[in-house]
Amino acid sequence: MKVCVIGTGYVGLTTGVSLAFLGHEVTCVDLDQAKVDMLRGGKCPIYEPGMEDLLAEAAQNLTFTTSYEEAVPGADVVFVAVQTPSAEDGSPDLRYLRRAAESVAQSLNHDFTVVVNKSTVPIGSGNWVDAILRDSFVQREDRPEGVEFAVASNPEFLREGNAIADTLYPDRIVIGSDNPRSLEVLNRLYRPIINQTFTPPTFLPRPEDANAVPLVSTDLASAELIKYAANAFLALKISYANEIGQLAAKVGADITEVARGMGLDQRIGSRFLQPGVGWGGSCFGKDTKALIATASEYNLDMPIVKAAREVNSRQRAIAVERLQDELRILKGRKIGLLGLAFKPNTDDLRDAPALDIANSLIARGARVKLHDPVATGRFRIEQPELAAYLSETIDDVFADCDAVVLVTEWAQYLELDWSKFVGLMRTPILLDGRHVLDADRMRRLGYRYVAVSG
Ligand SMILES: NC(=O)c1ccc[n+]([C@@H]2O[C@H](COP(=O)([O-])OP(=O)(O)OC[C@H]3O[C@@H](n4cnc5c(N)ncnc54)[C@H](O)[C@@H]3O)[C@@H](O)[C@H]2O)c1
Ligand SMILES: O=c1ccn([C@@H]2O[C@H](COP(=O)(O)OP(=O)(O)O[C@H]3O[C@H](CO)[C@@H](O)[C@H](O)[C@H]3O)[C@@H](O)[C@H]2O)c(=O)[nH]1
Repeated sequence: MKVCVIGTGYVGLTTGVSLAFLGHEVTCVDLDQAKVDMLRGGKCPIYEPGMEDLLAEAAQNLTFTTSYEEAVPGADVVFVAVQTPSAEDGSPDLRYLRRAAESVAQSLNHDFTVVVNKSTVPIGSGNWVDAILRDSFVQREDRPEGVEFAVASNPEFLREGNAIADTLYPDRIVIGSDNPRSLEVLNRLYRPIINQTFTPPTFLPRPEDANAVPLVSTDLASAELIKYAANAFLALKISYANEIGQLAAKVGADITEVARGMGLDQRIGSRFLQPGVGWGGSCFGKDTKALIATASEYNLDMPIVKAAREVNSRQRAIAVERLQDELRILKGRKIGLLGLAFKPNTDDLRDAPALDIANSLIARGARVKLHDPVATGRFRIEQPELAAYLSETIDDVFADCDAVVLVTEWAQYLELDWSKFVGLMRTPILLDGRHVLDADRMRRLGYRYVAVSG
C-alpha cells in the first residue's frame, strides 16, 4: 500500500521505517530539512537502537522529503505524527497538528485516503482534524473531483529505546474510526503485524512469546482516551512504587523486595514498579497534564493522576535531600551525575530527572559533573547553560568527588568495574537513583551506598 508519514520524530520515523520494512511504499515528510538530509543519507537523527539497520533493510521502499506534494497524492494512508507539547495551561499545543492537517488537505487527490492521527491528542481531536481537513480542502482552487477521505485515530504505544520491537511486536493495535472503509484499509495495512506473518529483521528476531496481535477497533473518542489512560496508569504505577518506597525507607523495609513481592501477583504485574528518581520523558508528564486539563473542561477533578504527578516531582527533590542528609552542606561540594537521558537507550532529554537534580544542586552551590554515554551531543545543543559541567570520562566524574548519583541506569554504568572508582572519591557516597546496584556489594567495595527510597 502507499503510505505517507508526516513528522519523522521518534514516532513518525519508527512508523514509516517499520511499514516500509513490511513492504509498503512509504514517503516520510518533515519540515526540518536537516533531518530529511540525514535520513536520505541513511543516518538516524535520534539515538534509537536498530533504527539505522532497519533504515538500511527498508531503504528500497522509503523516501524522505520536505514536500507534501511529493508525499500525499495517491497515498492510501497518511499518518500524522507531529509533536503535541504542553501549552502554558497544560493542555496540548495543537499548532503543529493544525498546520500538518492544513498541508495534507492541500495535496489530497486520491479516491480514498485515511488520515490517521498517531500523535497523542486530546479527546475530540479526531473530529477537529476532520473539520480542518474539510475546511481546507473545500477552499482549494485546484480541488480535484472524486476525492474522499476520513480521519482515524491510531495511538502509538512505543517506548523510546525499544521503538522497533514495540512496533513490530506490539501488545495491541488500537484503531478508532467511525468509518468502515478506513477500518478495512488499516486492517490491511497492519495485517502482517496483526498475524505476525512477516520475516523479522535480521537484528531483531521475533520473541518466542510473540502471538497474533489483538486489534482493538473502537470509536475515535475511545481510542484517544485509551492512549491517555494507559500512560497515566503506567505513570501512577511507578509513583505508587515510589510512594511505598518512601514509607519503606521510614520503617526499614526494602522497597525492591516489596515491589518484587507485589509484582508477582499477576493481577499487579512486576513491570513499572521500579522505584527511584521517578519518571521523565516527553510523554508521562505531558500526557498526565493533558488528562487533567481535559477533565477540568468537564468540571471533573482527577485526584489520582494529580497525586501521581506530585509524588513524581517529590522523588527528584528527595534525591537532592538524600545528598543533603549525607553531606550536610552542599555548597562547594563536587557531585557527579551518571546519566542524563531520561532513561537508558535513548538520547532524549525531555523532562529528564537529571536536569532538575543538576539544576537544584547548582542552585545550592554544588559543583556538578555530568556524564552520559550517548546524550552529551544533544545535551550541548539543548542545555547550553549546563554544557560547561559535562565530563568526558567516568574517571573525571569520580575524581575528587563528594558524592556520585546514578540517575540513568545505562548498561555501561551497571557493568562498570566499580572497585576502580571508589578510591578516586573524596567521600565515597553513592546515591543509587534507580535502585539497581547491589547495595551489599557496593558497601563491601567501600562505598557509602544510599538509595532514593531507603
Ligand atoms: N516519543 C515517544 O516515545 C512517543 C510515543 C507515543 C506517542 N508519542 C506522541 O507522538 C507525537 C510525536 O512525538 P515524537 O516524540 O515523535 O515527536 P518529535 O518532536 O520527536 O517529532 C515530531 C516531528 O514532526 C515534525 N513536524 C512538526 N510539524 C510538522 C509539519 N507541519 N509537517 C511535517 N513535519 C512536522 C518535526 O520537525 C519533528 O521532526 C506526540 O504527540 C507524542 O506525544 C510519542
Ligand atoms: O518501573 C519503572 C519504569 C519506568 N520508569 C521511568 O519512567 C519513564 C518512562 O519510561 P518508559 O515508559 O519506558 O519510556 P517512554 O519512552 O516514555 O514510554 C512511555 O511513553 C510513551 C509515549 O506516550 C508510550 O508510548 C509508552 O507506552 C510509555 O511506556 C522513564 O523515565 C523511566 O526511567 C521508572 O521510573 N520505573
